[in-house]
Amino acid sequence: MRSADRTVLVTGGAGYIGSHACKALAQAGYAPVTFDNLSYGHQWAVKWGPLVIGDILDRASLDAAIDRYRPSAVMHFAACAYVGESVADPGKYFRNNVCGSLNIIEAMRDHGIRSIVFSSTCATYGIPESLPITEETPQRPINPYGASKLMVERILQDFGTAHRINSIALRYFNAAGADPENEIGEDHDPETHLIPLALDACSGKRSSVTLFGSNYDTDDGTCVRDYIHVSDLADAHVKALQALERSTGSSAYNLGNGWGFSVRQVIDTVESVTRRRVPVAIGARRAGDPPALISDATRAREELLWKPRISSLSDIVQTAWAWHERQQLDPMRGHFARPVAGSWR
Ligand SMILES: NC(=O)c1ccc[n+]([C@@H]2O[C@H](COP(=O)([O-])OP(=O)(O)OC[C@H]3O[C@@H](n4cnc5c(N)ncnc54)[C@H](O)[C@@H]3O)[C@@H](O)[C@H]2O)c1
Ligand SMILES: O=c1ccn([C@@H]2O[C@H](COP(=O)(O)OP(=O)(O)O[C@H]3O[C@H](CO)[C@H](O)[C@H](O)[C@H]3O)[C@@H](O)[C@H]2O)c(=O)[nH]1
Repeated sequence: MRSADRTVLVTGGAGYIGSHACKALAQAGYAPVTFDNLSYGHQWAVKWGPLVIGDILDRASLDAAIDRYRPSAVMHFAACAYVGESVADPGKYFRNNVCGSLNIIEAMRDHGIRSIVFSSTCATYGIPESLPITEETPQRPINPYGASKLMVERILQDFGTAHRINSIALRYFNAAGADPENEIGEDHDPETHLIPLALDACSGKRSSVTLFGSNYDTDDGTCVRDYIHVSDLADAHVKALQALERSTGSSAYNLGNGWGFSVRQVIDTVESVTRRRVPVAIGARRAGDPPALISDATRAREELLWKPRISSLSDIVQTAWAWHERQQLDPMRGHFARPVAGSWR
């Protein structure tokens, strides 16, 4: 493959999962080009290729980036991704996640780009009738965030039929942890995810973490989720891209470890990894939260030959803790040291 064919446009590459994917792409010999409006992402997280500051809602800036870098494939992470916020402000989610994705997919059609790996989510399944969740589990989202992602999956299928755009939708369960080499990690503002909030609480950065509901129909009454390491997600993206180089069509894969942990179990794990107490407050349920989501990722293991490497929750939390500690010592992450050349913007 010529090097020009290895250029990948990574929307949302300045964000949490997208930046880890850029690292994995670079390590696999691809050339990631990040396209991000920095609404949630960070310039310091773009370390493995150029950053184009642009908005997926702005078709002209997408066209300009594609004309300039001529990517042969797209990895599409850019989205709003807060379940609770999507219930309160659905318009924001449908506009950014659906209209933004449609812009990208139409730009691909118009520029002759045939391959896309799309960030979907287990939130498309809603409240499943049985666990674990396979790709055949009916998709009935219970919040606008999950609904917006399901709509994009449908758009991808229809563009596959009409315009021969080949796609893989990766339905992640709960992304967690940080780059094991501690170069990048999770840094959301506001932070809403359980593990970084618990780490903030045990280190005194926050007074406590609120447990959203203690009366669910689960073993200890708190919500159960399947936590998957962010670098394992990144690796799955590279494998999905490679699969698109050999095959056509639209497909979808679950990405999770296949084990469920309750909110209380996550907090216990944070306490044992950090050897510090996590102050906990009991709060009301958060709108849009299903009680339990656990993956069956057999299809990704068999067809993409994907195998998670950091699969124990303690190890996942350990990498998040190392990143948390680094952030305390080095709040600017020192990564501005690498110049972003004018020609990269
Ligand atoms: N974090 C999880 O547990 C999880 C689980 C399942 C799916 N996902 C999906 O994975 C993707 C990445 O999630 P994340 O946790 O890294 O989120 P993130 O907020 O860290 O990253 C998203 C990135 O997209 C950018 N972005 C948002 N809207 C944009 C726009 N209009 N134009 C250009 N850039 C824009 C943001 O600036 C940010 O850098 C999202 O699509 C999310 O829905 C995340
Ligand atoms: O302060 C908090 C934060 C979270 N939780 C609970 O912890 C669990 C995990 O919550 P996160 O906010 O960390 O993650 P979500 O499950 O809400 O969402 C993540 O996974 C989803 C799929 O399940 C989506 O894809 C979404 O993008 C991604 O952020 C949930 O049961 C939530 O109710 C709390 O109890 N207290």
